[in-house]
Amino acid sequence: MSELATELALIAAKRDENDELRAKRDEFVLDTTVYLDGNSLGALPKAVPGRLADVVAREWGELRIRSWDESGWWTAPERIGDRIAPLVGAAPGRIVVGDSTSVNVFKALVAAVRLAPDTRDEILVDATTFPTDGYIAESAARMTGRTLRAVEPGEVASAVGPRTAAVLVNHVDYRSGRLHDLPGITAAVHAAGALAVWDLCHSAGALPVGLDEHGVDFAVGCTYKYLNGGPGSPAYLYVRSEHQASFDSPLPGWNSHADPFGMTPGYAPADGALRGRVGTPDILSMLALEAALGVWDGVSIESVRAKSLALTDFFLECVAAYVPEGRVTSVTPAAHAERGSQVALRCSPELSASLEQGGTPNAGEVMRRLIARGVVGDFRRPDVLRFGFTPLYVGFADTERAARVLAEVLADVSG
Ligand SMILES: Cc1ncc(COP(=O)(O)O)c(C=O)c1O
Ligand SMILES: Nc1c(O)cccc1C(=O)C[C@H](N)C(=O)O
Repeated sequence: MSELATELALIAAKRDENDELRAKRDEFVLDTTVYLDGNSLGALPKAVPGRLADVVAREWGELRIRSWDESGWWTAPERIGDRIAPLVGAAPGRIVVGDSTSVNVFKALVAAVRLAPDTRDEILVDATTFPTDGYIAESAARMTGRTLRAVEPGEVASAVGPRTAAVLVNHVDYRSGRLHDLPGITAAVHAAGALAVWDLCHSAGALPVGLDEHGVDFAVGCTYKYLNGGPGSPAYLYVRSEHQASFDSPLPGWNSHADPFGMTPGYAPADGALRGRVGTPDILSMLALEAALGVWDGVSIESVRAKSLALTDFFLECVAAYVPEGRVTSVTPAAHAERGSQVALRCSPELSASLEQGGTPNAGEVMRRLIARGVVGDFRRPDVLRFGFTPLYVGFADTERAARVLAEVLADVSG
């Protein structure tokens, strides 16, 4: 190791020693890999396999149908919603778990538009959005007879106006890791008389959100990233308390009926956020998520945020120290107020040229080599390397190693 690397490794070791979340890592199944892809699929909490085995063998295998009541299956969507609530600043009764984020974007956006007067004939959508939100917003606009206008999140405050029914924004940009101003944008949307719908996929479990505090109207998010619920774990829907009585879901299934077992032909909605339920919940995934949420016991989201910022700062510092200038450029804002929990590095065009192998995208090749050397991030076309930092199980030594291996890989590929 170079002198510089020895120095940075010592700093990392000291920070790991002083890390109040350090013991949390032992609650996950991990190996020697530096896992920086928890912003796509969180690592497996150790409590999950045993709990799932019990759900399958005893609750399903032995109790069978009785488990809907006796094992609490029927009420799992609301119960697990209440478990997620403190992590996103919501009181109990405001969140229901189920379906995918995509489906919940549809429910939330259509419900928001239905709460707005007919004279408000446009929907604004984040121009940098994760694609599914954009596709669904386009369909929601067609269904509700509104026009859709894409605007940069930073422009929402000036774009929103008397014609706007609802605005759909991502809290953290999936590609750049930019954190958008949820309090400020929500306030601007409200000042214009419109409703704000937020996608929390890349913020929930990584930083404080403050849904109730900031008066967010609807919010959705997935649970397989920083909440570690597992592949395809169910998403959630938040409904502000003031809207619960008038919340008109575009997907009124029997699970959100006031009397589901009445099996009546007419629909009468249940009270509260559980009106966001649709059909039979995905119990195995849902109960895996519930077990996974146990890792949050005794953890404050503020301490997670503090560590997340310290990790991403340290990663940027190590990259600056190890990687010759110009090879990569961070597209993640340096300002803490504008940074989520990931660092996205754009590979230089020169590197692109040197790695152009039969059309293989260069940054993709860099990421393949990183993964082969035990540093797992991901790649987003055309040239972005994404590194997600999950404070519950990523440490400072991992962070230093990731930057060092990145520099080695970049040196190899640049010749
Ligand atoms: C910001 C954002 N919204 C929505 C989604 C899509 O969620 P799902 O595929 O679970 O519907 C993702 C990730 O896949 C995402 O990152
Ligand atoms: N949901 C995913 C999947 O089913 C396969 C691969 C990746 C994902 C993701 O979550 C992608 C992620 N939302 C992103 O920010 O790019």
